[in-house]
Amino acid sequence: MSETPAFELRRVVRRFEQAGRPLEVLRGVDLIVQPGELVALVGPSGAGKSTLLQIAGLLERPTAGDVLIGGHSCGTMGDDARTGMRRHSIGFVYQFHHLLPEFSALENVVLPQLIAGLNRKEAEERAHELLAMVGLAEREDHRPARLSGGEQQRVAIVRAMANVPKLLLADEPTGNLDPHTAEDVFGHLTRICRAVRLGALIATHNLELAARMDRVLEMRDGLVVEYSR
Ligand SMILES: Nc1ncnc2c1ncn2[C@@H]1O[C@H](COP(=O)(O)OP(=O)(O)OP(=O)(O)O)[C@@H](O)[C@H]1O
Repeated sequence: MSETPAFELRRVVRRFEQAGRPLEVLRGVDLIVQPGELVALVGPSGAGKSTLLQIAGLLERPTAGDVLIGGHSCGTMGDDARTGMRRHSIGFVYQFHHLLPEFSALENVVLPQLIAGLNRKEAEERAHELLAMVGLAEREDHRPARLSGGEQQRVAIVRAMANVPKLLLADEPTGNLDPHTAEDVFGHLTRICRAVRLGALIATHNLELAARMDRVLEMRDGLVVEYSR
């Protein structure tokens, strides 16, 4: 029996209105990410990568089409159900870490778990474990300001995984880092996704890093196609 995909887009359309004229950014996108599969999304600025991630992350609704997370159709869900699905099943990593500055690295990884209803002891155990996986066991009591840019982003990555999501979405996760640090952070991101068999969709302008993923997709003319040089 084949495995349920981590995530699926079915014929997703997203239309905006710009200067009174319709702009179709996504024109019927089909996309499947399997559990443990790392997929890069590339394409020129304005091609629609962020729009696609917003829809995939249930932050926006498509004009038409459906999003399935772990086999569950989200198209007809109400807002509360979508929020619940987002909280429990999707992890987000952005270009900027968005860590809470007044909390330690550990607390930043514990908090989303408490919000999702886990007890503090379990949440702390998981946070210790995750931070150790990205080499930050010794730094977990530090506030973000005392961490380097790469370390901050490593905390953001494991925070996104704290609630054992089915899908990780990342929008330019290394866009704010120098090439060496970007490489290091990307290494941590891919290694930990593979270790926990988490499906990931990562939008990036960095083709060198994208090429290390299992698949590279390109946004072209409102559709997603296999990337070819
Ligand atoms: N809320 C909105 N209203 C109108 N147009 C929008 C809106 N959001 C995005 N767009 C348009 O949709 C297109 C795709 O934008 P999007 O941000 O998804 O591209 P992108 O590929 O992520 O670009 P970048 O690589 O620069 O982040 C752009 O032409 C943008 O102007």
